[in-house]
Amino acid sequence: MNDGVKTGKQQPLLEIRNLRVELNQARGKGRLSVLDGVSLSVSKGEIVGIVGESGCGKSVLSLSVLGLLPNAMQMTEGEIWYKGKHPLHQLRDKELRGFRGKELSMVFQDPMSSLNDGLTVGTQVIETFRLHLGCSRKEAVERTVRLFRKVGLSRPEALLSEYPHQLSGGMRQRIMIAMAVSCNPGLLIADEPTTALDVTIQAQILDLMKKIREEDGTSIILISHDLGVVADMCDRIAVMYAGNIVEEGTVDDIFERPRHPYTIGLLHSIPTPAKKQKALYSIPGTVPALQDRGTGCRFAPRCAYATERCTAEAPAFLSIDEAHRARCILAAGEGVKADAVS
Ligand SMILES: Nc1ncnc2c1ncn2[C@@H]1O[C@H](COP(=O)(O)OP(=O)(O)OP(=O)(O)O)[C@@H](O)[C@H]1O
Repeated sequence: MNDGVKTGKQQPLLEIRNLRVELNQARGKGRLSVLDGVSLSVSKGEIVGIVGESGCGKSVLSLSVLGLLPNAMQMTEGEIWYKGKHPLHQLRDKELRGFRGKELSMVFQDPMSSLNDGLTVGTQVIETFRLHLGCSRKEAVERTVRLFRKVGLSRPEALLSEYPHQLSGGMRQRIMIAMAVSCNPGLLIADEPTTALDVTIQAQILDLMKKIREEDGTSIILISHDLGVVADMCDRIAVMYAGNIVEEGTVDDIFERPRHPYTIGLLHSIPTPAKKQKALYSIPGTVPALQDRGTGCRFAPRCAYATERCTAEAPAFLSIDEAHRARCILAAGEGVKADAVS
């Protein structure tokens, strides 16, 4: 587990406050809440993991930061501050475009969604430098070769004239990371960056992201289904469920002292060699659809500990200690016993 950057009291690099995002339904059927009052901060040089099952809102949260929400969605409440002085929630498209690539960057699961297969990788990275830094072609080529070397690509000069489809998945992911960090962004958002890669290449790409944080002080939001990956990479973890953060803490808080039954369920679902002989645990039920979220605790229908109170009222986000919070009425006091869920 990572004991790298400590969470301090300094001005966060990114601060999301009470963010609400809604989806406009077709044919004037009204709006559905997608994110429901999400608050999260990221300090300089910190790696924050966001975990949760499919459909919990992890991608919508990161797209909100980048100002890239789908047309049918809009922020209806909340604020997103960058370096304490840039209100990203208020910036116009043109201003946000200036931030993207330069200050805020994103790496996706599928490199081909960001790379243009009709252009050589050299041209694509060189053009990024020219566009954002305004440098000459010669300087942009030199920077690209240096960057390719930095992200672990061998024979960088030859690579300049190759097309994405000529490269392996791992090499394409390195190129995409190279493009994302080319202008030294303050924040890199990586959405399932290694899911499509085999295990060895996965480890290399994760090591590359750690190196970028260490050498350049880049903050990283790492979205992942894989709790093993976030345990290894992150300083803090936010667990999302049905449009809310339901638990947040340091890696040790989440893995050693989890308080929310959902987090505990996710931890029990991690495959380990010891569990090989047994059927793998999975949390019963599924994440509710946007229209089925109800008024009480959204996890209550799947929770072995739910009481009438849980279905009647939405739980507050309780502070357990300095960095550790959980959105569960049982999180106070002793909380749920982590071994009780399996
Ligand atoms: N373009 C869209 N139009 C309509 N609904 C959407 C759109 N994108 C996402 N949603 C809905 O918003 C909710 C949150 O989706 P989101 O993609 O953020 O989840 P996620 O946690 O990132 O899931 P995954 O791990 O599968 O990527 C889901 O209910 C999803 O169906």
